[in-house]
Amino acid sequence: MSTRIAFLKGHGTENDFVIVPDPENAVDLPPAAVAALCDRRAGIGGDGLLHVVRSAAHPEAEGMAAEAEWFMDYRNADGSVAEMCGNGVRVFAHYLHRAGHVAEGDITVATRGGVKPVHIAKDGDVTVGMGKALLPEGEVTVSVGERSWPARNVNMGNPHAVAFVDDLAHAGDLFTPPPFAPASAYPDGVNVEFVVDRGPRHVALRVHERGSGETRSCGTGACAVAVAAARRDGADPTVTGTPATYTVDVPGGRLVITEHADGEIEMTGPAVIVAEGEIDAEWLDGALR
Ligand SMILES: N[C@@H](CCC[C@H](N)C(=O)O)C(=O)O
Repeated sequence: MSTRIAFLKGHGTENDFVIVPDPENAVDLPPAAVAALCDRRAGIGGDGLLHVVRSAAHPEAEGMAAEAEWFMDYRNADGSVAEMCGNGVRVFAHYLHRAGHVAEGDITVATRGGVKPVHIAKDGDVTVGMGKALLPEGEVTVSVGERSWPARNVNMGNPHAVAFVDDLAHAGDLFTPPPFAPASAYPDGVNVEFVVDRGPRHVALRVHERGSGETRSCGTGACAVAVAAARRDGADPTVTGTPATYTVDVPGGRLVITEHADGEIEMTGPAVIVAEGEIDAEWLDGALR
């Protein structure tokens, strides 16, 4: 009889994840296994994978164990590792609560981008302290077909290029990563957001994610967009002392982002678990051959 590995499927504003609870870090998840699990036809399907591990049991997180019991070992759909996933943290926290590992209210989650404070509200929404945005200097351009736009370089732990466009349809089918220049701006690749205005402090985006393709939401991307929009609108809470809140519509729902006077960014949105089951380890072994 083959060993079975537990999994759940969840999403945050339709940024969807395969969740693999593995407190003692006993499940081997090389990139090919992650890609097989995230495959939408031959696997379970997801934009990424959330490997749920006790911080003390993971070499990349043991240094954070005193501050956060649980480590979000996040992977993109192609098996690559990313520094941070904003929607992933909300879904991760929701899973921890559903599994009885944490109570409602304030918790912390260890990520490759550091320890994140999280608030699990009674209404099911989850708020994540995303840290501060870095805004590297320098011109960046992104293009799709014949069109190109200047983009704002925003780092939310992971890299983003934010382009304000006239029409989200101008982003095209996003089947391939939008080219950017200069190459030196993003040596490890980039997540690209295309943004239009919807109203005062209200924008909408489409995103092409590094390692996942076009997704229906990106939490770090929504934060990058909120900061880029605020600077474009002449709002810098770290200068004025007045927090700036932006509503960011994504194809899969809505996120609310506040940048505070100290530069700390909070993101609020839903988190949903839709299914749980077992992965056949024999199938997974076969997918690796
Ligand atoms: N969907 C995520 C971002 C996931 C990581 C990204 N694809 C990268 O490679 O940086 C989010 O909600 O932030």
